Amino acid sequence: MAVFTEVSEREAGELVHRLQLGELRELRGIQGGIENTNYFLTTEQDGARQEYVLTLFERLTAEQLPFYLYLMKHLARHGIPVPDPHALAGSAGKDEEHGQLLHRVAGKPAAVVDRLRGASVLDPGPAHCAAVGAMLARMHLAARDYPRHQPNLRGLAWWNETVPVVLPHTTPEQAALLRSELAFQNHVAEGSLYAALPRGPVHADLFRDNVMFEDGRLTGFFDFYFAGVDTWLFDIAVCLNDWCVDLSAGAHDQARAAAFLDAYGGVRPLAAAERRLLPAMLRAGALRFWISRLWDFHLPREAALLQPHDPSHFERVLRQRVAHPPLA
Ligand SMILES: Nc1ncnc2c1ncn2[C@@H]1O[C@H](COP(=O)(O)OP(=O)(O)OP(=O)(O)O)[C@@H](O)[C@H]1O
Ligand SMILES: N[C@@H](CCO)C(=O)O
Repeated sequence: MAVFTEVSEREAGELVHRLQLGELRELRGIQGGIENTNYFLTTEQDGARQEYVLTLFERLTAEQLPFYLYLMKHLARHGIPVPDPHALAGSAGKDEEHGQLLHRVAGKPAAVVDRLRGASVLDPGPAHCAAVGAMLARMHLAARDYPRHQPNLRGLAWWNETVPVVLPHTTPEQAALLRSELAFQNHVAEGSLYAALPRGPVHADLFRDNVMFEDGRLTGFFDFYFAGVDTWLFDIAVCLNDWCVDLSAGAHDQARAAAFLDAYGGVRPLAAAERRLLPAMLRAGALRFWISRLWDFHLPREAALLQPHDPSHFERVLRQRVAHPPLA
């Protein structure tokens, strides 16, 4: 369980009151996740039980967080199934149109959002991939008029900063691949095709474990805390690299990838520049998570029970993407 910061029932109960969500009935630390402290909250109001998620942000600052929380609010208002963050009672119209969504618990910035129904599907088939692809395209379009701006904080600048930090923990072969791939991605990002890519707010971490399904239907996207303004193609590549690969070998799964891309394109057809750069962006998506997993693995933080992800998986995905680029 990634509980970095313990929250008492008293503190959680006080917040629940301030948000006018009823009486706290249960507070449970959540297993899984490596970034933030998460608890399920059960409250009771007018005889009905409701479920929420309390997140304490361990790395993100109070300056960075409004971008994510108001993005979730914006998407929820536009009919995209995402956890709706709760505002302090009476705060709407004061600082913010939608009220104050960022709170403070146990000395950390915190938010309370709706709990999505369902569970993650960890062995998806083409139909799941199609549902994610179509909803991702709807999400991109719905976020176009979101007024706040924040870059993808795990984008190219962070890769350039972090590769030198993780290099001492890698073999010579891995170091050579990290260096050459980073040079390739810096080169791609300077080109005119890259400049032509459509962009906007993206999720940037939409893995199998960040989507819920119930009875085969997609019930929501969550964990927006790596979102940022970046190319839509980067979001597509991150999804293809997780939803549409074989997890043991890291190899591309054509049936799932086709289902994902057809469904995405049915809502928003890809631009010519996106088609051309998809192979390079698949490599970028693999590099991003290889770097962050190396970083999490070799420079870990304290947690009550932390399950770091295996970095070598994304080394395999990257090697596959370099050796077998899909047809543009
Ligand atoms: N809004 C939500 N509705 C339902 N379940 C949720 C919600 N938010 C989080 N969870 C549950 O909590 C678990 C951990 O949350 P999450 O994946 O956001 O962790 P994290 O540490 O913030 O992020 P990361 O996935 O980047 O490590 C999820 O796998 C999911 O089971
Ligand atoms: N989805 C990420 C964890 C959060 O960054 C990974 O699997 O490495």
